[in-house]
Amino acid sequence: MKIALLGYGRMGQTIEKIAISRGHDVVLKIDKDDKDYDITKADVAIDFSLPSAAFGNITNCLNNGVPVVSGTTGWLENYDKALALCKEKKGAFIYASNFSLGVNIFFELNKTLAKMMRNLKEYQVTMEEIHHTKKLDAPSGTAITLAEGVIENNNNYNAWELDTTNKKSTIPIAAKRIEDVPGTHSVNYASEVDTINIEHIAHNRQGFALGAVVAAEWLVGKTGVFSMKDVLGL
Ligand SMILES: NC(=O)C1=CN([C@@H]2O[C@H](COP(=O)(O)OP(=O)(O)OC[C@H]3O[C@@H](n4cnc5c(N)ncnc54)[C@H](OP(=O)(O)O)[C@@H]3O)[C@@H](O)[C@H]2O)C=CC1
Ligand SMILES: O=C(O)C1=N[C@H](C(=O)O)C[C@H](O)C1
Repeated sequence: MKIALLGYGRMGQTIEKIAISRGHDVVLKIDKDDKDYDITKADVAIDFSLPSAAFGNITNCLNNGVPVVSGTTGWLENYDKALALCKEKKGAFIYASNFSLGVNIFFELNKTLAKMMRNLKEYQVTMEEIHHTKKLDAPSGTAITLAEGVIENNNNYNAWELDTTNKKSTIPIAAKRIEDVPGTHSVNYASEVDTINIEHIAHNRQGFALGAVVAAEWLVGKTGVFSMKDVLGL
């Protein structure tokens, strides 16, 4: 497969190594200053760029009939527009706040736990995410997906907020920035007597990158908007 990498930073470079090891060719490596490139050289594009750049990159792919996988976080105010364009152009698109197999299992565990806690009003949920100091967005896309998973499955909660909140129905998400941490997420239900805690710790970026390449392999030849749940059959 011929792959375009839209964003050749920490993730783009990790994805390149995994893509090559799986027999693919990386035909484009695009960063901020690369403007006049021909995206149709690629069979599929993988976007891990910046919150400010992702929607433009996705639009360019869909307008040119190139299937696109995006892992960039912090651009979701434009997500519905990307879906509409994908439908209009009969294109193929996958966004995931986290492409790792482990986190996608953790997402399902989080939903199941949220359902189990529905009637236990003595517990209050909080979330924490820890990432490296170069991360631009907070809270992380993964933490937002986790909060949405709780809201959809537990009617004691209807919103999330960064840092703290004084509303019982709002999930507070603490975002910590510590040098070199690839990504740690925890969901905690605390009562007066105990705490239930589930946690996912990424040891490096390999899991995110492998998931993105597997998603790109899966997407080529399909039409529609998909999620990692579709790719992994969870
Ligand atoms: N979904 C998931 O599984 C994961 C998602 N992420 C997300 O992926 C994104 C990238 O993360 P990371 O690789 O660590 O970040 P980096 O900052 O290392 O890389 C981003 C790259 O995008 C480039 N860029 C800037 N403008 C454009 C543009 N218009 N088109 C294409 N590329 C551009 C930057 O180039 P320059 O340096 O020249 O500005 C930089 O090389 C973040 O949003 C992060 O949250 C990260 C890990 C996993
Ligand atoms: O910026 C990162 O590094 C990461 N971003 C994603 C997010 O915002 O959830 C996924 C992962 O945690 C790493």
